[in-house]
Formats: sequence, structure tokens, C-alpha cells
Amino acid sequence: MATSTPIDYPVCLRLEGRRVLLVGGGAVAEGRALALLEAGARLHLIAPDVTDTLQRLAAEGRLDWERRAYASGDVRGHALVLAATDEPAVNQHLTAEARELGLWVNTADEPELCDFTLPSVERRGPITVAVSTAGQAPALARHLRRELGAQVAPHHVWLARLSGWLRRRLPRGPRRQRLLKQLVEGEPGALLARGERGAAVARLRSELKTFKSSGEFT
Ligand SMILES: C[C@@]1(CC(=O)O)c2cc3[nH]c(cc4nc(cc5[nH]c(cc(n2)[C@H]1CCC(=O)O)[C@@](C)(CC(=O)O)[C@@H]5CCC(=O)O)C(CC(=O)O)=C4CCC(=O)O)c(CCC(=O)O)c3CC(=O)O
Ligand SMILES: NC(=O)C1=CN([C@@H]2O[C@H](COP(=O)(O)OP(=O)(O)OC[C@H]3O[C@@H](n4cnc5c(N)ncnc54)[C@H](O)[C@@H]3O)[C@@H](O)[C@H]2O)C=CC1
Repeated sequence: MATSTPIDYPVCLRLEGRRVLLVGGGAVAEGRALALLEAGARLHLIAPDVTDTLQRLAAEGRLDWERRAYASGDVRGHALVLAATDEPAVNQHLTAEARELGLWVNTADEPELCDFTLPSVERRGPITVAVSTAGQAPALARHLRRELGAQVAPHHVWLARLSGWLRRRLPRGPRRQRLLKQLVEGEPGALLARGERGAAVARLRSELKTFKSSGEFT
């Protein structure tokens, strides 16, 4: 069995307001479209036929659908390109065009043609669990994503939101780092895991007093 598959470099893209091209309108394209819209992308869809859901999204003005086949040059002006047609030659052609222009491209049917692949994703509030298998086993990625996602408990989501709130208010620096690590790994985190939210908040309050007394926290 080959073991030399290169390791992928994971990133979380901020797509809010960015133009993304999706070519193809079947079940696979629909899954990508929903995730891209959730991330706030300005979605441009090119396909002669699309699913009912994609048609509805286009009618609601949530995405911009051109009812036609891909034509040379369509990739221009997009931050990201995703090919999900059932025509390998079309996917190959638009991948070559995208790369020529330095654009990042994903194709649903050919890992070799992907500059980025899509992991299996589970969300809990601001927390994302994503599993990739470097294109080797998408069904396993989905299975593991479910198992790992189930380990993210409500108190983790609460901790993430609380940490975000504190980070917006406390000045950067080693003291804030210590406090936020302590929040997760120390007693407040342990109390929260046991469902003792009141005790966790009391503990955090006493730790925050040191910021208040130094005048760093308002
Ligand atoms: C390389 C990659 C490119 C990309 O799409 O980015 C790719 C490629 C291909 N997938 C194929 C098949 C299947 N894909 C799924 C499911 C998912 N596939 C996803 C990602 C990826 N799929 C990327 C690598 C991810 C990684 O590294 O792990 C997930 C995780 C994310 C998503 O798509 O959003 C999503 C789960 C979403 C969820 O959590 O639910 C299932 C299972 C099912 O559907 O139940 C099957 C059937 C089982 C099987 O075939 O393995 C085929 C053959 C098509 C054919 O035979 O016609 C190809 C092409 C090829 O490999 O040649
Ligand atoms: N990555 C993944 O997770 C998976 C990928 N696949 C692969 O994804 C591809 C798409 O699968 P489905 O959505 O099920 O296919 P589908 O047959 O339901 O849809 C294909 C779509 O491509 C469009 N299309 C065809 N020629 C086109 C052109 N020249 N320009 C623009 N659009 C064009 C069609 O109008 C249709 O909307 C297949 O190649 C399949 O092997 C399949 C399963 C999972």
C-alpha cells in the first residue's frame, strides 16, 4: 500500500463577501453551495441544470446562477473555484484555467486536481471539528467527524464564547494568556465540565479582580 501521500496544510478561510465560483449543480454542488453560503461567500453558480434547492436559492437571490455550461475564462474574478460537474474534461479544463490565473481550485471528482480538499465538518457554536484523510477515505472522515464532534460538549461552547468575550476586553499580554489558559485547563474549566457554572464564574471573577485592580480591565 502506498504511504507517500503528501500531508495537507489545513486553514480556515474567511469567505465573507468574497466571490466564489461553483461549476455544476448536482447533489455534490448543492452540499458545497450550502456550506459556502453559510460562510457568507458571494456565490456564482454556473450549470445548465441544478437541484431544486439550488434553484430555490437562486430564486431567493441568495446566489447568482447562470444557466449554461462552463465557458473558457469564467474562472476570472473569483477568489476561489470549485468544480463539481460530472464531466471530468470540464473539471480538468477549468482547473488548468484557474491555476493559470493563480486561483485555488477544488474538484469533486479528482483529488489530483485539487489545490485544496474539503474536510468533513461538524459545528458546535464557534467550534469547528474538521477531519481530512488527504483524499484517501472520505467515508472515514465523515465517521470520525461524527465521533469527534460528539465529544464537544455544551460547556466547551460556553467556554469558547466566554474566552472570546474576555479576549475582546482584556489587554493582550502574558497575564491575559495565563488567565485564558487557566480558564480552560484549570479550575474554572474543571468546574464547568462538572456542570458547576456558578462556581466557575465565581472563580473567574476572583481571578479577574487582579486585572481590575491594575486598571487594565474596564
Ligand atoms: C478528495 C476529496 C475532494 C473534495 O471533494 O474536496 C473527495 C473526493 C471524492 N469523494 C468521493 C466519494 C465520497 N465522498 C464522500 C463524502 C465526502 N467527501 C468529502 C471530501 C472529499 N472527497 C475530499 C477528500 C476529503 C478527505 O481527505 O477525507 C467530504 C469529507 C466533505 C465534503 O464533500 O464536503 C464528504 C463527507 C461530508 C460529511 O461529513 O457528510 C463519500 C461518503 C458519502 O457520501 O457518504 C463518498 C463515497 C465513499 C468513497 O468513495 O470513498 C469520490 C469518488 C466519487 C465517485 O466514486 O464517483 C471522490 C473522488 C475521488 O476520490 O476520486
Ligand atoms: N467529493 C465528493 O464528496 C464526491 C464527489 N463525487 C463526484 O462529484 C461529481 C458530481 O457529482 P453529482 O453532483 O452527484 O453529479 P450530478 O450528475 O448530479 O450533477 C452534475 C452537474 O454538473 C452539471 N454540468 C455538467 N456539465 C457541465 C458543464 N459543462 N458546465 C457546467 N456544469 C455542468 C450538470 O448540469 C449537473 O448540475 C461526480 O464527478 C462524482 O463522481 C461524487 C460523490 C462524492
